[in-house]
Amino acid sequence: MAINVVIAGPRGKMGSEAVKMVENETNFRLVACIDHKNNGRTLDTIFPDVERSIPIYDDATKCFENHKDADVLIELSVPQAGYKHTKSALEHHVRPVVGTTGFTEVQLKELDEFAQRNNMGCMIIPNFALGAVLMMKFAKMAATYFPDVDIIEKHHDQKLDAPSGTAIKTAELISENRKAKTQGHPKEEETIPGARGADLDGIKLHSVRLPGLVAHQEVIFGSPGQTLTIKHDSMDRSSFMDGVKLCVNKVMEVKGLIYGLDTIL
Ligand SMILES: NC(=O)C1=CN([C@@H]2O[C@H](COP(=O)(O)OP(=O)(O)OC[C@H]3O[C@@H](n4cnc5c(N)ncnc54)[C@H](OP(=O)(O)O)[C@@H]3O)[C@@H](O)[C@H]2O)C=CC1
Ligand SMILES: O=C(O)C1=N[C@H](C(=O)O)C[C@H](O)C1
Repeated sequence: MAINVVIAGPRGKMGSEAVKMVENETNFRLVACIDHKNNGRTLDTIFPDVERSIPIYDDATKCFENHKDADVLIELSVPQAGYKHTKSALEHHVRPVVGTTGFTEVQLKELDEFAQRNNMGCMIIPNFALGAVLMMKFAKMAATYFPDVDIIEKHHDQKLDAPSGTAIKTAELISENRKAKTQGHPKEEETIPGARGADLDGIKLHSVRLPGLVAHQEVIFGSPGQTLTIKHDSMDRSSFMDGVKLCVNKVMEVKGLIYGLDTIL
């Protein structure tokens, strides 16, 4: 049986890739989209290659009430709206696969509780690229031996959130294996605030935003006489689509919140 999919943010850089992916997958069926600017239009008026009339809603609740057959929401819009779409999906028994980053800790906790209470699958995936997931796993492994580590993430200059969801998730995974320590000189001072980056559990996160970049991250470990760099680059957003596909299938089977692809790979 086909999995009926709703996409939020279909005109975006990721959303438009997801529309192509879902349309090309024989066991997925795109049933509706959520887009704050195109209520009442159909997707073919935006993407002429889409042959069927797929309705667009500006409101997630309206969308899910009109599409009781929807199984999965692929959420790829912006943090505030994305959170509302995700909550509304869960309220309507639609399983969310969320790529949107920038949710607060409180929002993540609330979605987790909601998904558990309703015994429903919900996947929040900071990075769908399989190479990025491996980078995170390798960084977690290395942290057992190298407690000194900085993370440099580099993205296109249209990105809304900093640090990236990937950098946050990487630091969280590293923290699971890293012996707690304060890095750098105990007396170091920032002469310009922010010079040493953001701090997550004592790990420094540095965010670069430049036109020309897509999505890149380096995790640099240091110890006397050596450094180890684990690096991943997404040169194209097609790199994320295998992960999205995997999650749409997987979210149909799991219960409760899954945060990050590392837990299921
Ligand atoms: N998990 C992963 O692997 C990846 C995650 N991301 C994340 O995915 C999200 C989208 O990224 P990207 O595609 O690059 O961003 P874009 O800005 O290209 O796309 C976002 C889209 O969402 C639309 N949008 C804005 N507000 C709403 C709303 N209220 N309802 C519906 N749609 C809305 C925007 O429309 P308009 O511009 O007209 O306002 C735009 O079309 C980001 O949070 C990003 O961090 C990105 C890449 C990979
Ligand atoms: O906004 C992006 O582009 C990306 N966002 C995600 C993040 O915040 O980690 C994933 C990837 O890095 C691309």
